[in-house]
Amino acid sequence: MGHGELRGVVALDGPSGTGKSSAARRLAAALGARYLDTGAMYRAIALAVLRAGVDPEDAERVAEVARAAALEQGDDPERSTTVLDGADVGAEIRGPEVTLAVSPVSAVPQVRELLVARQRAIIAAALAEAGGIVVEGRDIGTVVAPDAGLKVYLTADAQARAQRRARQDSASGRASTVDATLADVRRRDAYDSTRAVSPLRPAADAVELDTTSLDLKGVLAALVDLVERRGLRVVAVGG
Ligand SMILES: Nc1ncnc2c1ncn2[C@@H]1O[C@H](COP(=O)(O)OP(=O)(O)O)[C@@H](O)[C@H]1O
Ligand SMILES: Nc1ccn([C@@H]2O[C@H](COP(=O)(O)OP(=O)(O)O)[C@@H](O)[C@H]2O)c(=O)n1
Repeated sequence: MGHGELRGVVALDGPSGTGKSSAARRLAAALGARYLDTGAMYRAIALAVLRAGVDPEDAERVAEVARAAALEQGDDPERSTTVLDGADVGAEIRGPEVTLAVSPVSAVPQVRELLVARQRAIIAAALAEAGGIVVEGRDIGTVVAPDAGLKVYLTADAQARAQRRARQDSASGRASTVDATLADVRRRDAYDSTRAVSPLRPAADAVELDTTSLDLKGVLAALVDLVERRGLRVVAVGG
């Protein structure tokens, strides 16, 4: 057992731009826990599909690419790495081509089966080594970690989410407008919420947190409060 202050799993789900990655990373760092970005794993498989020249809508071939891909997702909140076939793809998986391809790729049942199994293995190892992990995605509370000690479903107005994402894209040197980003956010919301397997939806026992008018500090404070009220925060005694 490690010395982190978080005990167990915190599941953060919700649509794009609600602040899952930022909040999950900060929460994990604050509590000495591990951090798992499951969206990065789906994005890496989508990148592998594009590199193979496979149509993201061709479920059978997408499943083959997923099985053949060598994917390593790190769980350090200070440095979350995604390595595909030996090379770091952290920047490339945020590009517009991958963003366009990721929803159909992640709707393929065999892709989900494969990645959910990997995610559960990463979570088990993190619990054994560090005691706690914050996991973010679309189906963490419903499918990946249904026994999580705390499940939070983040929401925010689509307009606010598009503004955040567009600002983030231009800060990373990617051209984007709020209108185009809003269209993308709406398209992915619709695709992710209506797919047959593990659609995006809050778990029955999730706490909903609307981040529209909160800054990142406010979101972190709300999450730390929820963790404490669940009794999931322990203050390490001695070594
Ligand atoms: N509450 C917030 N207020 C202002 N900006 C935010 C907030 N939450 C996230 N952001 C910014 O919005 C962008 C998208 O956030 P991110 O955490 O990647 O969202 P998600 O993982 O849900 O898609 C980032 O640039 C982040 O800094
Ligand atoms: N647990 C997850 C995480 C992501 N995904 C898919 O992966 C895509 C990218 O996830 P992400 O979290 O990186 O996306 P953003 O919210 O950061 O834009 C989502 O639009 C979903 O299609 C999923 O199906 N299940």
